[in-house]
Amino acid sequence: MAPRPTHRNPPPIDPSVPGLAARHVAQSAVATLLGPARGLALEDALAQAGRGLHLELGDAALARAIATASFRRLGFLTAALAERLRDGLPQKPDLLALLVTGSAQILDLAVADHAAVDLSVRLAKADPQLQHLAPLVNAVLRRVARERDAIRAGEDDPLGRNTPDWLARRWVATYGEETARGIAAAHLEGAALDVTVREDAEAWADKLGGRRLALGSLRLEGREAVSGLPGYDEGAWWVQDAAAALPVRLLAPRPGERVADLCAAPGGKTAQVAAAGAHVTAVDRSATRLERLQRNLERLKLSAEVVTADALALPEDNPFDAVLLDAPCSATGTIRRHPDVAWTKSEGDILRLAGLQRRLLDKAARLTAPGGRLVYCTCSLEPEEGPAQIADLLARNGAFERVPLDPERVGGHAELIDGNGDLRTLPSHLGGGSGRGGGLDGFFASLLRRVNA
Ligand SMILES: C[S@@+](CC[C@H](N)C(=O)[O-])C[C@H]1O[C@@H](n2cnc3c(N)ncnc32)[C@H](O)[C@@H]1O
Repeated sequence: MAPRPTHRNPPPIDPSVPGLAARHVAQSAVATLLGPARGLALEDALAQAGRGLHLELGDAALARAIATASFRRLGFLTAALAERLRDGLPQKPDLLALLVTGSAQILDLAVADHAAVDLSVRLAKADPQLQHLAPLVNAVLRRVARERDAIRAGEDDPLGRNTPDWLARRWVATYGEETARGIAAAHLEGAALDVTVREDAEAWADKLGGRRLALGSLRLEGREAVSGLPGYDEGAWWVQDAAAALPVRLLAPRPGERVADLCAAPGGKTAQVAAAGAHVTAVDRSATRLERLQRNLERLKLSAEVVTADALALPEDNPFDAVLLDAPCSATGTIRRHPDVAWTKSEGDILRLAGLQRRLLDKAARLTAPGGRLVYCTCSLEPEEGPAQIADLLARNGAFERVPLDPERVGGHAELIDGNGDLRTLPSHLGGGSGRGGGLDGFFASLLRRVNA
C-alpha cells in the first residue's frame, strides 16, 4: 500500500498572482514525494496538491512540467544547490522542494529568472513554517540564475549523480556500463508522443504530421494537447508508447477469440485486443482505473467485458484462448515519462512486486486453455520482474514452452530480442539518449504456449 502523505494546512495562495498556484502545486507535490510519502506517484501527488485550487488547464500543465523537470534532474539540481548552501541541503522537504522546483524553472524550463525567483520567494513568505527562510530562498535562487553556465558545465555522467546508486549498480550489472549510461542519458531526454492507430496508419501519419515506426506505432514530434489533435474525438488512435504496444502484437489476438487481459487499466492493451476483433475480458482490481478504461473504450468505440476483481481470485473453470498479464511492477522502464520513479522506488519494492508477479503468473497460466497463448510483460528494467519470472515459471510448470520471437514481429529490430527470444526494449533503443529524440519505454515481454493440459 502506498504510504499516506502527511497533511498540514496549505498556505494561502493569492489567486491574483499569475502562476503562483501552479508553483505551489508543483512544490507541494515534490515535497510530498521527497518526504514521508515516497511511494506515491507524482500524478497522484499533483492531484492531491491541486485539490480545491481549480487550476486552469495551462496552470495544471505548468505544475506538472515543473515537478517533472525537478525529478528528471534531481541529482544534478540537488548537487548544484548543496554547493551553494552553507549548511548543505535542507532536511525539510518543503524547503528542499521550493529550492529544487525554483532551480528546475531557472535551469531547465523556459521561465524568466525573475518570475522563478519571485514566485518561489512569495511561496516561502506565504508559508508560516518557511517565512523566515524567504531571504535564503531569494539568495540561493538568484545565485543559481547567475551561475547557470557554470552549473550546466558541471553536469557530469548521468549515470553518476542523476541516477540513484542502487539503480545504477543494477543496470550496470544487468546491461553493462555502456548501455546503463545510454539508459540514464535517455532519461534526461524525456519521451516522444507515440500513438497506436486502429487502421490506415499511413493516412494518419500524414494528418498528424507523425512518423511511422517499423514497430507499428506513429511517433509525433509536437507537444500539443492530445485532445485537440485530428482523430482524437472520433477515436481513430490512442496514446501508447511504441514499446507498450508490442506485447499485444506478440499475443496476436484473432477475431472471435476469448482473451483475458488480467491487469487491464487504463486499457491501452485492452483497446488493441478489442480492435483486433477478439472478445476481451478486462480485469483490474482498481475501480477508479477501470473507469478510465471505460471512458477510453467509449471514445474508441470499442467494447470489452470489464471486471473489477483481484485477478488472483478469478474462477478457473472457463480458460481463455489467450491471456495477457501486464503485471504491476516497479515501472523503472518508464523513467523517461515518470522521472519520479527513479527517486521514489526502492529495491524492496522490486522484491515485493516480484512475489506478486509470480503469483499472478501462476494464475495466468491456470487461466490459459490447452494450446492457448500467454504473454507476460512488465514495464520494468529489472531482471527479477522480467526474465527471472519466465525462467522460474518454465522450471516449475512443464505445461508451457516459450515461443522465441522472430525479429519480423518487432519490425525487424533484432536488437529488441534477448538471448532467450524474449522482448527486451530499453530507453536507449532507437537512438534514445543520443540527443535525436529517439528511445522506447523499457518493456520485457515473453510469449508462451500451453503445450500440455
Ligand atoms: C501496468 S498496469 C496495467 C496497464 C494496462 N495493461 C495498460 O496497458 O493500460 C498494472 C495494473 O494492474 C492492476 N493490478 C495490480 N494488482 C492486481 C491484481 N491482483 N488483480 C488485478 N489487477 C491488479 C493495477 O490496478 C494496474 O492498473
